[in-house]
Order: sequence, then structure tokens, then C-alpha cells
Amino acid sequence: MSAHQQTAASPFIRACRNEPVQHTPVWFMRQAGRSLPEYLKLREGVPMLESCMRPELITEITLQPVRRHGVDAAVYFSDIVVPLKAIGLDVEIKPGVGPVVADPIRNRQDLARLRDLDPSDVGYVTEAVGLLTAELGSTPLIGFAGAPFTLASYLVEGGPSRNHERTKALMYGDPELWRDLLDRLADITTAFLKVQIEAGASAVQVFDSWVGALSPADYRRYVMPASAKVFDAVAGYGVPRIHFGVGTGELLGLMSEAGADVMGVDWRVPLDEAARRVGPGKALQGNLDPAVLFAPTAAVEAKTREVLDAAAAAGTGHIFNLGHGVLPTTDPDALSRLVDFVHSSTEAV
Ligand SMILES: Cc1c2[nH]c(c1CCC(=O)O)Cc1[nH]c(c(CCC(=O)O)c1C)Cc1[nH]c(c(CCC(=O)O)c1C)Cc1[nH]c(c(C)c1CCC(=O)O)C2
Repeated sequence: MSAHQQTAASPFIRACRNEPVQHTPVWFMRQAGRSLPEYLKLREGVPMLESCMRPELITEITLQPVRRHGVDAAVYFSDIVVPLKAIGLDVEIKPGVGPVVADPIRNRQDLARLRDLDPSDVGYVTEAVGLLTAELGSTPLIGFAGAPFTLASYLVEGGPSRNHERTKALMYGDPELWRDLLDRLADITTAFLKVQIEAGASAVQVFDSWVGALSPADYRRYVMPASAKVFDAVAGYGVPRIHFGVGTGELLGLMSEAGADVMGVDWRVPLDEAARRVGPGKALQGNLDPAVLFAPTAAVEAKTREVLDAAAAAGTGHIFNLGHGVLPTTDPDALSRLVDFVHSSTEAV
């Protein structure tokens, strides 16, 4: 049986397809490699991007939160900049900072450095996904990649940015170069997703984490064609495609239109309202504020109940998640309790 067939009846895949489930499935963005002491121990002395190239390490880190919290899906341990590193760009992840690009992409000549990603550039991904799906059995593995806009922001800025000023300067100042840059990135992202799906990932998530910096009109004009290209290119596999960004309440309809099967929602928009913006037929993922996990258990449960009630009112398939990634200092036990609470609160009778 293929990995895709093995996971087809899981609550996560069923919820992605708007099918009835025995309990609401749960996973957490950034569940792999964050607060877990067993993760920090494994990573000692290994730079982040190097750890993303070692299949045994990837496998172990990906499995840790599944074992500890009993989440309904694993998320492949990697980073959105791994494919950029794999095509030869000088990028590293600085602890506590994020991705840093030594030589930013700012003109037409720079674009030539963005060559296509060949599956052989990331043989370690194929190997790790194979090891993982063998271990995971009926638990789905989620593959992921960065969306063209979010990758472009790191490449143009040279690192993390609050206002994305250089990115926007390029986008508005040289729309043709911008379009070509996003188109190149769409192909790289597509190739990276295909490697994961072909090796056995049961679903994929495309992170456009920072696209909430744009207005709907600019999103439609400058970003949507490249994101749609990615979603179209992997549609034929039939695996659920999840799309997520932070602060994207005003963009939910357009991001959904770009081609997702499941829309990820941050904590600023209740899920029943999100369902209205996203339109019919799509499942929703989210959306407990990750900072809520620092409150006492009773408060976490009350806020979680609000999310579950809004999801029920939305009437769509629902994958419970946080509204953004697990914060680094989150108590792992609070995450385990949350998984149990969502499962017991939603068990079908
Ligand atoms: C924007 C973005 C990045 N990376 C990612 C995104 C999109 C998700 C989001 O919006 O949070 C995605 C990502 N990065 C990582 C994963 C692994 C799987 C998971 O647990 O979700 C995933 C899905 C590992 C990581 N990626 C990173 C770490 C920490 C690196 C370390 O331990 O030194 C891990 C485990 C580093 C990273 N990588 C990135 C940042 C901003 C940072 C630094 C700040 C931070 O820690 O959040 C870029």
C-alpha cells in the first residue's frame, strides 16, 4: 500500500476533504524543533540547515512531537530556505534571527543565480520522507514549502524584515523583474513540493507567512499568479494543499482562490467568519493564538472551546492548529494537554 493510501482514512486527511471524522485532528505549525528538550539535545552543535540535510536526524526530530503529544499529523522537519540553499545560494539560519542571505537578489543579473531545483539536489529529502512514512504508518506526513512572496522577501531583503521595504521597492519599481523573480521561485517551490509528495508526503502546506503585508489589490496583481502556479502544478497528485499566512484576514478569499483545498487562518479572524471569506467547499485550519498557551489551563480550554465552536458554526472540515507557529518558550506539556482536550471535546458519539 502506498503512503497516500495508508493515511487516507486518518482524521487529518478526512477533515482536509470535508469528510466526517471521529475527532477533530490536531497538529501544530512549528511542532518539530521548538521547545522540546529532546530536540534541543539532538541539535547540539549541528547548525540548523545542516540538520535539514541528515535523513536520520530529520526523521527523529519529525517524530518527536508525534510521540510526545499524540498529534494527528507529522510535519516534515526542514525550513522554507532549504531549497534555496540546495540550488547553491549562500543562505544560513542564524539562531534567534532567522534566514540570512549573504548576497541578496536585487537586479536582473542576480536572478540568474536562481536555477531550477533538481530532485537530485535534495536526495536527503527523498530519503528522509521514505524513512518517515515507513515509521508513521497511518499517521500522515505534511510536506511544506515557502510561497514565492515570502521567499522573495528573504532573498531581496537579505534577512528577516518588519516592513519589507526593499521587497516592495522592487515590486512597485520593476514589476517585470518582480514577476520573473516570483515565477522562478514558483518553479523552485513546486519542485520541492513534488519531491516530498512523490516520496510519500500525504499533504502539503505552502507558507506565505509574510504576505499579510500586502493589500488585496497588490496581492492579486503581484503575488497571486505565482502562488496559483504552484498550486496548479501539484493539483494532479490529489493530496490536500494547505495555504497559510499571518495577518491575512483581508486576503483569505484571494489566497483560497489561488488554489488551496484547506485555508490556514491566524487567530485574528474567527473560523466562521473565515469560512464566509474563503467560500464553499474548502476546509479550515487553525486558529488558537499561540500566546494563549502561556495562560492557565482553564483559560486555554475556554479559548480552545471558542475555536471549536466557531469551527462548528463554519460547518467545514476543521483541522485544529495554532494561528501561527508554536512560540519557542511554550511549555511542551501545555501542548500535550491541548491535543487531549481537542480530541476529548470533539469525539464523535
Ligand atoms: C517564515 C518561515 C521560516 N521557516 C518556516 C517559515 C514559515 C512558518 C512560519 O511562518 O513560522 C517554516 C518552518 N521552519 C521549520 C519548520 C519545521 C517544521 C515545523 O515544526 O513546523 C517549518 C515548517 C524549522 C525551523 N526553522 C528555524 C528553526 C530554529 C532554528 C534553530 O534552532 O536555530 C526551526 C526549528 C529558523 C527559522 N526559519 C525561519 C525563521 C523566521 C526562523 C527563525 C526564527 C524562529 O525560530 O522561528 C523562516
